[in-house]
Amino acid sequence: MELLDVQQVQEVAEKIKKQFQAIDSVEEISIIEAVGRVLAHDMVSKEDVPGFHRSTVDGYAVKARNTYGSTESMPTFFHITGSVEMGKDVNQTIQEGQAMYVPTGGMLPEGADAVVMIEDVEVVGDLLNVFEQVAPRENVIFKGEDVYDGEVVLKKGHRLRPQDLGGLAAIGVTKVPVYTKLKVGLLSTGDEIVPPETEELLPGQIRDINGISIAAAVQALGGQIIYGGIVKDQFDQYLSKSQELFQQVDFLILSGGSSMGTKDYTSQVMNQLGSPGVFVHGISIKPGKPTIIANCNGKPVMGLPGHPVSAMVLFELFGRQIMNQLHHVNENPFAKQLRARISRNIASQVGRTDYVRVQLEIRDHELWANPVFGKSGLITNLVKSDGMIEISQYKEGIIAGEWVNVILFS
Ligand SMILES: Nc1nc2c(c(=O)[nH]1)N[C@H]1C(S)=C(S)[C@@H](COP(=O)(O)OP(=O)(O)OC[C@H]3O[C@@H](n4cnc5c(N)ncnc54)[C@H](O)[C@@H]3O)O[C@H]1N2
Ligand code: MOO
Repeated sequence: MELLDVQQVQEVAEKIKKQFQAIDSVEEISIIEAVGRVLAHDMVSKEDVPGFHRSTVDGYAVKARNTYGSTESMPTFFHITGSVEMGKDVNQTIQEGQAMYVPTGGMLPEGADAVVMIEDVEVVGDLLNVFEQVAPRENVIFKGEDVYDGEVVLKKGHRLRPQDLGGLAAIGVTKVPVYTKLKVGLLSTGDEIVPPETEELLPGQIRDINGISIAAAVQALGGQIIYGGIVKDQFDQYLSKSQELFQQVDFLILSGGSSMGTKDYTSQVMNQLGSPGVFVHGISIKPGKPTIIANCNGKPVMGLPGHPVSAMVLFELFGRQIMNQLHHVNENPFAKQLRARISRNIASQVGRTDYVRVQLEIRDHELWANPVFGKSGLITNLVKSDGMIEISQYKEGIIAGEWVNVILFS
């Protein structure tokens, strides 16, 4: 009898860290198509943003100290010396007791250090009554306040989000160096698996779920998926199809055939793809215990369990780690987590790490995580979930009402 030699989650993560090198291939692309891509260099601003002091309101630019003591009943008087035009330079300087009209976003004249909102003034010809005092810097964005000349705006390894691209546009960077998309191969195995477009299923057949869900998870992380289709539980066909795909990709994922059944060939196939071969076969985790990870001539190959929930959870935990590692990604794991209270007791086994799917709900102004229990063969358990929680290997479970970290599904 063959048995799995299970390893702890942390041990597996450490081993992955040591096994695989990041890939250095870089290309330059337009910021318009760069969302989700990973920066290959630090991005440094060559200028101040904004390049001039700007008003944040429609109002009058003044010296703040001239407004001190102004109230509704005791306004201060100013002389209006002109208006600032949007997008134009201002040639005047504000002297003591002077004010200039400035629209929102307009340039602050020299000598002014604050803007009084138009709601707080009354204009009488070229005289201005100010009813509210302002502090220096009030209602103004100062030159270089957003970004200063020489500032590192984004760091190498950062995955670009829409706001980051806005930040690059602000400093005039329209082309960015990014790591070339990782090529990730995916193969589904199983005599019973048929393409999702199969209209009428024959007895015993099921549609390929992992070929779609894992491909989408790879793409969501910025990878380019090369889908090899479905192979039968037949060793030679499985091996030759895997070898063909392996040559074309940076990371190969095989779905199914990971446990110890008579037709579970995945670990044998992996050991034929390169050396040193399989270094994880079995993780002390639920779901996903029979997961396999191999290093085949320096290239990662992952064997995901066939059950669709297990496949997605294990991809989220270790497929993501492998992709981020190959792709130089610096990810803040806490950006994907939030705290909630668990609504039910959940028992767990000491020595095993459990991942329980949860649905989030606001109750009495607090965020609650409701466990979505169910077998790992049921994809809709994941469809109904917003994220998952981890129950550490050291715990016998969690008690209703406890605060937990929810890892959000993206
Ligand atoms: N005797 C034992 N049997 C099993 C064990 C065990 O320890 N001892 N582990 C169980 C666990 S846990 C899991 S998870 C599965 C892992 O199975 P495999 O990775 O070997 O995958 P298959 O046997 O090929 O399939 C399992 C299950 O998943 C369905 N499947 C497979 N691929 C897909 C796909 N692309 N889309 C949708 N569904 C898929 C398949 O039809 C099976 O129902 O093993 C347990 N057994
Ligand atoms: O771990 Mo399996 O992944 O329970 O279904």
